[in-house]
Formats: sequence, C-alpha cells, structure tokens
Amino acid sequence: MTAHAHRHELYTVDQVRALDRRAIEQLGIPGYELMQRAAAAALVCLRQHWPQARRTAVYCGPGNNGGDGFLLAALAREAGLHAEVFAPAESRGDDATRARREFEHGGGIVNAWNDAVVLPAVDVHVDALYGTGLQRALAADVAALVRRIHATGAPVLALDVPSGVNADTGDVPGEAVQADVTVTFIASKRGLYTGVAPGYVGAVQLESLGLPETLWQNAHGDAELMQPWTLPPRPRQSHKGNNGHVLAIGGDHGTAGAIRLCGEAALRGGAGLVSVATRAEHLIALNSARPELMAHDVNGPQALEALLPRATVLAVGPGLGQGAWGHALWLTALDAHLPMVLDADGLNLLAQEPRQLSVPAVMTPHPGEAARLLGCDTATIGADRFAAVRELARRYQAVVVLKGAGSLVADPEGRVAVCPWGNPGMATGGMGDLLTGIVAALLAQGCDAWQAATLGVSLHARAGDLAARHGGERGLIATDLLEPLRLLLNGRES
Ligand SMILES: NC(=O)C1=CN([C@@H]2O[C@H](COP(=O)(O)OP(=O)(O)OC[C@H]3O[C@@H](n4cnc5c(N)ncnc54)[C@H](OP(=O)(O)O)[C@@H]3O)[C@@H](O)[C@H]2O)[C@@H](O)CC1
Ligand SMILES: [K+]
Repeated sequence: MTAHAHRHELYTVDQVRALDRRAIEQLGIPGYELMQRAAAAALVCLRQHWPQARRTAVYCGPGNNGGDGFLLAALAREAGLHAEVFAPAESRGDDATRARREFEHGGGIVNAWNDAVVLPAVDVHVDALYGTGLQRALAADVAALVRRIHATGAPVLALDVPSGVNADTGDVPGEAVQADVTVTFIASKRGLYTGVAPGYVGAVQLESLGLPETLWQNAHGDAELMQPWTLPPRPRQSHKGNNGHVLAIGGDHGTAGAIRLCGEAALRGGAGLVSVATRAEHLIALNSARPELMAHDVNGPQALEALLPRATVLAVGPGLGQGAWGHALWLTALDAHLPMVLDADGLNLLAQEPRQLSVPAVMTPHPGEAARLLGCDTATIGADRFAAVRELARRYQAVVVLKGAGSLVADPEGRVAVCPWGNPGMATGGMGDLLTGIVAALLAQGCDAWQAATLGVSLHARAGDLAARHGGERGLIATDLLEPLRLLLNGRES
C-alpha cells in the first residue's frame, strides 16, 4: 500500500466506526482526544477557506458530531474569533457532554434553539448537528433551523457530514445542510460521493487526524474513488485492425440521433472501425454527417447476422425501441456471444425478458432503467445506490454502471468504483448514448469489462467537466464532449 492509498478508498459508516474503535483500542487514543483533533482540524480548515472570518455560529447536535462542534467553538474563542453556539437538544454520551462542559467552562454560552430565535449575522456557519449517526430525516424543528441558516446566505462549513445527508448511502431523506465545505474525519464516507449527496457536500476535505498509516492496514474500504488515468500511447505499428470493430445496433424510426451519437463516441473513443446497424431511412443522414461511420440498412435479424462476423464488440440499445424490430435485433445480438454494452431499450427489453448475459458485458442503466431491471421503484434505487448497483451486477453477472451524479460501477463480485466527476450540464439528451459508444470503443481496444466501464465513465464525466469549464453548464450538449474526450483519452487535457 502506498503512503496514502487509503485516501482513494471509500468506507461505510460501520467501517468508519471500526476504524474509530481501532484508533481508540489498538492505538490507545481516547475518543475525546479524537474529538479534540477533529475540532482543531476543522478550525484550521475554517481559517484556510475563510481567512477573513471573525464571527461564526456553531450548531451542535446531541451526539459526538455536536461534541466536535462544542470543541471547535471553544478553540475558535481561544483564537479570538466570536463563536456563538446553538444547541437544539441536550448532549448525549460522555464525550459530547464533556465537550459541552469544556465550552461552557471557558465562558461560552449555549443558546437553545426555537423558532423565535434570531440567528446572528456571521461570516461562517458551522454545522455540527449530525454526522455519521444520522438515522432518519431531520426533525421539523431542526429542518427549520437548516432553512434559516441557508436564508442568511452566509457560507457553511459542515463537520464530517452535512447534517441530513446519510453518510452511508448518499440519500437525503428530508432537509439537509447545503455546505460550501465539508471537512470529514479519519476516512472518506462513501455516501458523500453519490446520489443527491454531491449537491450538499460542497468541497470535501479529508482530515486523517494525525493517525498513523498502520490504522488502515487490512482495513479496506467498501468502494474506491476513481482516479484519472487513460490508455498508454499506441504502438507505432498499430493498424485499424488492432483497435477493434464496434457494431452499434439501434436507431428505430425517429431515433437516428441516439445511434449516431453512440457511433461517433465509439470513433472518438478510439475504436478502429465503427459500423452502425439501423433503419434504412437513416443511412443518408448518417453517411453525410459522419462518413467514418459505416451505416448499414438492417431490416431484421438476417441482415444483422451478416454483419456480426466482422464485429468484435456490440453496442446494443441506443434508439433501439421495444417494438418487433428492436426486439428481434436484441435477441440476435444477445445470441452472438460477443463482448457488448447494453443500454437504453437494450436494458428495458432485458427487464421484460430477464436472462443471464453470457459474454463480457457492461450494462449502463440510469436509475429508472435500474428500477425496471430490479423490479422496484426509482426511490428505492436512490435510497441505496451501492446496494442497487451490486445487486444488478450480481443478478445479471455483468459489470454495471449506475448513472446519475456520482456514477457507480460494480462487478459481479461486489467491487464498486465511484466517479467523482461530472456536472449537472450533463443531464441532457444523448449523454448516455455517448457513454455507450465510449465503453464499447474501450472494450474494442482490449480493455476488460471493468476497465472499459470505469475508464469510460471517468472519461465521459471529465470530458463533460472540461466542456463545461470552457462554455458553462447550461446549454452543454452531448457533441460538445467529443473533442475534450479525445484530448483526455490522449492525456492532453490541459
Ligand atoms: N467516534 C469517534 O471516534 C469520533 C467521532 N467523531 C464525530 O462523531 C460523529 C458521530 O457521532 P455519533 O455516533 O454520536 O452520531 P451523531 O451524528 O452525532 O448523531 C447521533 C445522535 O443523533 C440522534 N439522531 C440521529 N438521527 C437523528 C435525527 N434525524 N433526528 C434526531 N436525532 C437523531 C441519535 O439519537 P438516537 O437516534 O440514537 O436516539 C444520536 O443521539 C462523527 O460524524 C464525527 O463528527 C469525531 O469526533 C472523530 C472521532
Ligand atoms: K454535520
């Protein structure tokens, strides 16, 4: 393990608790000292981000997250800052109670919270209401406090986890603090990186609290955070036959765009050859718009079978539809036993007619498609995206990409990677079609299903970020990603 390899690992709340226990029992560092270190690290973080801040308000909950807050307020006062403390409830547990007393012994006053309280004007709010112990939606009075904090417009530093965010799943069952910065302690909690949580955490800063590297030995996380990487440069003697032949299947009446985007992304993703099997009516448009795509009129399974011998990877689903044409091509494609990416209607058909995918396969559902595949609703998917993606990978024996903010990739053995890139500008039509083409191109170039899915997701999201950096998020369209994608694929992003 390299010096900070654990920084790329994401932990469940139970695993974080086990690390806390290990620090306390095996390293002999008392829990209260960890709390003191957390408070000190949080104050450093506050001063780094807001060096001009003089007035803060700290909101302390009943548990140890609140304890962190009391000690931070005490340290802030010692450092000459003005720190007002509000506590909606009594403290529970030895460490939190001791922290509260320490703040009070230093002359600090703990203000109760009710609707009549007027929040002071401050430079920074500190959220120490709930951390990893959050069990349910915030109660109505705390939710009202959170709304009042937001209404002031002043920035928020969240301690460990923005209150109201489930640190395990990324779900927000009610109201939650919208932080500008979240300083998280000891280990990265997996829930901060996926689902709706990325909209609440702001910038996440991990503070290891001076704990030695030995703490993380044999304490593997539950998931990994994707790191930027790309394929090595091509050997000089490459020819197009070395880089695979993607056959993209789809584009029923009225959906030529989906299959064209998929095909173009496969080209920009580095596939040696890209064919498109689609409706006759789309051929002229496809050929004139992108002559590098080999477009074929495929009116049924026989015409598709004729194309299969030359293909090395299939991309099945963009604009495929669920009618007789799409269904027949889908069956033929699945029976071909070629490596494949299954998306969109390719997945909807699978939900209706479940079967094991017998080849290296990558599935790329969005939450709606994932819900259909698992026979549940999208709220259930959102409530625990980690469980959903693992169940999909296990059930279909495929590598599965669960799209949406903080895309997840899982393999059938339960390995999960989380994508920290991407932006809301990418929530537009055609983005999924691009991803399908990129992943297919990577499979065609020799990546295994896991590599193709994780690299494909990361290149797609980073291309979206690069495109948004130049032109902004609003109005970003799928084809804007093609040029940045090529730069990133070749390691020339700057
Ligand atoms: N352990 C360590 O070594 C270190 C821990 N550290 C810090 O401790 C934090 C974890 O502390 P924690 O476990 O005390 O949980 P915390 O998030 O404060 O809340 C628990 C309390 O909230 C309550 N409750 C829950 N949900 C609720 C709701 N919706 N509405 C109302 N109440 C609700 C729950 O009550 P219960 O449901 O059990 O009745 C319980 O009383 C962690 O995030 C980090 O900041 C650091 O100091 C570093 C070292
Ligand atoms: K918090």
